[in-house]
Amino acid sequence: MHKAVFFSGQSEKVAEILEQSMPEGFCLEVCPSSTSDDEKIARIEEAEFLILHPADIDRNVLQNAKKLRHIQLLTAGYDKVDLAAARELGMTVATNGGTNAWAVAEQAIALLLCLYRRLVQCDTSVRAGTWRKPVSGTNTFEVAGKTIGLLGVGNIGGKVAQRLKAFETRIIYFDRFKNTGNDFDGESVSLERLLRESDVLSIHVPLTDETRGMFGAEQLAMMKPTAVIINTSRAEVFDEAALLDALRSRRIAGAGLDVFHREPLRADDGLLALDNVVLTPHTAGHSYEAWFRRADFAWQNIERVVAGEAPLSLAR
Ligand SMILES: O=CC(=O)O
Repeated sequence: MHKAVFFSGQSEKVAEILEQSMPEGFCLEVCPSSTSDDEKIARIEEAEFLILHPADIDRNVLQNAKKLRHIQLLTAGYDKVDLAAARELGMTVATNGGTNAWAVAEQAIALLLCLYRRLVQCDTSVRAGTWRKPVSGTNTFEVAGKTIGLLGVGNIGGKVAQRLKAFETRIIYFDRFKNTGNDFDGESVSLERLLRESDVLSIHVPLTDETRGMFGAEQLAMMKPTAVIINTSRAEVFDEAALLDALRSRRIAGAGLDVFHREPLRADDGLLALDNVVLTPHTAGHSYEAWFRRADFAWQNIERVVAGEAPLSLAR
């Protein structure tokens, strides 16, 4: 029997889905991710496989996991996993293989539509009995005809491109890895052109040493004043103060954000005072359907390791 442990910050339903799709020959222990390091160490002492959501684990825990062979993330991001420690200890680490890409792509587009159509203000005005105020009809916009700039066109960015094409848009993208697994109609451009030409800049890169702080005041200054930013990736791709300043001063028109430098967002965060942002609580990757895909992918990858094959979608 191969033992797997799931450190879960999710609902019991997620653990149930993982248990239901578990192949024969495995046993699964579920443990809250909020538990202490000592408790985590005790739980993974005998485990060969570790499944994580959220993807957050450090050296102190890993170095005590003597039998651990593979860490399977249910997330796309891997920025809070100590990859160097895992590598040194001979453990592989794999992401969710794009299994939540449908959910994230849909939420990126939902955030954009919400901003352009001012849906939050519309809902508030109906409930408050002010009818259309402050939505005037000249401060709502169409996606049609706009240039969509994608930073990253992997599993998620590619799906955003495919879907937004149907909105009669022009797609441009910048991707260092030219990882165009999804077939879509778009033009590869330099980072500078991406910033200068995009009406909508949507971020779909993992947080790595290369992408951290990629956009500061200098980059934001290159953008059109009518441009909006959609971020369902990681907040740290932006310099926090520079983004807040660009939004506050209307240097750019708005942002739809699912990710923040501090989560949960603090009650005094400057973003909360702005009316040109739509904010969601890091839920873009979540959907009922995606949990089943993630669970199936996780077990298939774990079975590959048992069979002596390399796992797919390694974090790099
Ligand atoms: O943030 C969510 C993920 O990385 O999947």
